[in-house]
Amino acid sequence: MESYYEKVLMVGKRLISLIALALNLDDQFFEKIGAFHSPMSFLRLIHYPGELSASDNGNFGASAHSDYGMVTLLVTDGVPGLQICREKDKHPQHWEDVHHVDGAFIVNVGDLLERWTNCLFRSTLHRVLAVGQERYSVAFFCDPHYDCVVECLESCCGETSPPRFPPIRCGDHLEERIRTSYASK
Ligand SMILES: O=C(O)CCC(=O)C(=O)O
Ligand SMILES: [Fe+2]
Repeated sequence: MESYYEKVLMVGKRLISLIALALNLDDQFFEKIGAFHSPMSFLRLIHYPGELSASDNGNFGASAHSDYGMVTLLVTDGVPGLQICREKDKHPQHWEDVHHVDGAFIVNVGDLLERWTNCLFRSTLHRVLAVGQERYSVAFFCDPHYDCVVECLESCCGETSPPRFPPIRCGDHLEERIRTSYASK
């Protein structure tokens, strides 16, 4: 498990350095601001039981949400259920199945990257339907260092697109998101 964590963290860092290049930044930008110095990244091993139960909250193994951090690298066993909504502000929402590709990660953009990029990268709204079939997944949440300050990148704002979010410390954001998601249950 530790070796998987180390390897998937390397993939996450590489992906973030490519995202930095796409944002006209130095590929080591996030490394240099200390995002990966003792990151709060973690793995979650998830088992969805095959039987539908009252706790499925209707028909959901996981109800609609976006992940809190930078990016999530997800591996599943191929059992369907995961869906995304591309245009999360549009109503009614349109949900699409995410098809399994052997040997590939599913990458979800997280809320911190949305804040950093002033919504140029939107965080992925997703959910897992309970399909009455047992399902396993492993999610790697690539989250920066607790004290890393997330503020609109210069390349993502201008006169016509001012920053939409105030700067926030990564740890404060994650704690607030965890608090509000558990308070609403
Ligand atoms: O199990 C999945 O496919 C997704 C899990 C998920 O969205 C999460 O743990 O945040
Ligand atoms: Fe998620």
